[in-house]
This record gives sequence, structure tokens and C-alpha cells, in this order.
Amino acid sequence: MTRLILNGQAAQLPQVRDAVFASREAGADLEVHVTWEDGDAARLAEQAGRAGRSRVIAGGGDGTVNEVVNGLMRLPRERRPVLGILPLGSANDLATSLGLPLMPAEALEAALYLPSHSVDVARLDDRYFLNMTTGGFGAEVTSSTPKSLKRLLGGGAYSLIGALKAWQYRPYPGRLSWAEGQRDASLFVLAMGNGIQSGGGQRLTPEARLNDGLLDILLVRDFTSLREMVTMRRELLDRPARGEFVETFRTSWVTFESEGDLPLTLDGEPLRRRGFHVEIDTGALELAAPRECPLLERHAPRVTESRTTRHHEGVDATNS
Ligand SMILES: Nc1ncnc2c1ncn2[C@@H]1O[C@H](COP(=O)(O)OP(=O)(O)OP(=O)(O)O)[C@@H](O)[C@H]1O
Repeated sequence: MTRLILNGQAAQLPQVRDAVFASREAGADLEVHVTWEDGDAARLAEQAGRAGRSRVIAGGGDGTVNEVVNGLMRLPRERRPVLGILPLGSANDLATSLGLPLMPAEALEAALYLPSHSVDVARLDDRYFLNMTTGGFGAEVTSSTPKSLKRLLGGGAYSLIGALKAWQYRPYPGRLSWAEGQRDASLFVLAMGNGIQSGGGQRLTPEARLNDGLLDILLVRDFTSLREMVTMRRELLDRPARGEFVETFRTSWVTFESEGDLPLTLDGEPLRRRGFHVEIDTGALELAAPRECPLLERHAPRVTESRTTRHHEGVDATNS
């Protein structure tokens, strides 16, 4: 049996109700549980595993997916159900980059019947994330305004300066350590991607893969003049391994130590940390995703849900 965990905000949407009824009519063994507040989705996901459900579908935005992931990670690995996603948020960064359908009927079909693939899950101290954690200026701005980091970095230099002034921006000094290196850096932005995008389409770590055992890191150092800002933005396009302001690398863990708080967004959820440790748990979850998924390194997916070929073909056709 599959459990659909629906964010209460989306539970009464007619398209969602219709999708659930239609899938049951077509033979799906689907139970629905609705959340009321923070923490419900994680608890319901954990319970689903303990009750022997084979698949759990997170129906909501990136926040709901993150909660469900955290619930599943409380279970022993062998008891974790396959994770499906019914994207019902405003950003849906993970679902979009996985190439999942976004309309409820197709999305539920996909969540129910797509084959599962082993994916890595990252952990920041005691919180898991599947997609991305960003820190620094972007996290500060995007957690309190709808303005995306992409627009700020990609727009005119004056809009970026304006935003920096409006936020009375101060850089975030600290020491970043990872498997192969260490930097004392004054951070402007730090992105740690298991997936490729966050904040509603910001592709901060475009080469990241969910099943490579590694995090893709984008480190952007602080700049102090317009000339340096221009260099920084050019480097953001070129993505050098080690530029003057921008560094990109892959690692299985990273630690940040600092004197002050660093604002973070973890799978879209805001938090603040003085320092933190992030590491990757390789192959920790099974995720329902299209076969030709840009976020997965190519190796054969494991099909865990036994359904008719018609369903697999139908879903794959919509996503290829
Ligand atoms: N019944 C409910 N009514 C209102 N809020 C709820 C309800 N149930 C859960 N929540 C809250 O919804 C939030 C998660 O929402 P959602 O999944 O849309 O995430 P999101 O990060 O806003 O998504 P996205 O960035 O993709 O738009 C959680 O903070 C949770 O506390």
C-alpha cells in the first residue's frame, strides 16, 4: 500500500481530490493522510514505514518533501519506503529538476508508479536535506522576500548593490573545511547541493547528481568594490574550480566554523547556525523518478513497484 501525505493547505484542491479518486479507480491501493502543522509530515512518514507501507508520497512543496525525508530517515534503512513526490508547492525545486510532471493527475500517477532509484541524502547536523542548503546573503534575502538570488546576482549591478545596502549586508567570515581542503573565507554565498537548484529555479550547483555520493559546493567570497563584483559575476558564469571569488568543488562532507550566525535555507526552510557539519549518506533513500532523469547518474534503476507495463510506459512517456 502507498501512503499519500498531503500538506493540509492543498488537501481540498479539487484537482488533487480528483487525482486521488481517479488513481484509486484505476486500481491504486492508496491511503491519504493530511497534515495540520509542522512536524506532521515527518511523523506520518515514519509511521508509514513502521506500518510496512511500500511507498510514501509527499504531496506538497519542497518543505513537505523535506519533512517526509526527515521522517523516513528516522527509520532503519531497510524499512524506508520508496519516496514519491506530488508537487503542490510554489517553488517545487526538486520536482522540477527531477523532470516530474506538475499537474496533479499526471504527478500522482508518476509518484505511484515511477521506478525507484537509490539516492543520497545529506545531513546538516541533525537535519536531513535531499536537495540543497544555501547559506549567506541569498539565504537572508530569499527567506524574507520573494526576490530570488538568481535575479539579484543575474540582474543589474545596481539592483544587487541596492539589495546589499537595503539588507545592511555584512559578509559571513568563517573557516570552511572539507575532505580535501580548508579555507578561511569571508562568505557571500555558500551552496551545498545534492540536487541542482533551490529558491525557485536558482541553478547554483548545475552539475550535482543525487546518486554520486557527493555534494557539489559553490563558494562565493565577499567582494568590496564594483570592479570585484563584476569579476565575481563573471566567475559565477564560468564556475572556476578556484577563482578569485568563486570556487566550485565536490566533497562528501563540509564543516563551517564561525563566530557569528550564518543564515541558511535547507530545502527551502530558513534556519540560522553559528557553525555546522554537513555530510552525505550514500544511497540512503529510494526515490521515484523518471528513468531519463537529469539528476541521476546513469545506472540501472531498481523497479520496486510491481504494476502493469502500461503504467510504466505511460509515465515515462510523459517525462521523456
Ligand atoms: N494544514 C496546514 N495548513 C497550513 N500550513 C501547513 C499545514 N500543514 C503543514 N503546514 C506547513 O506547510 C509548510 C510546508 O509547506 P510546503 O510543502 O508548501 O513547503 P514550501 O517550502 O513552502 O514549498 P515550496 O517552496 O515548494 O513552495 C510547513 O512549514 C508546515 O508547517
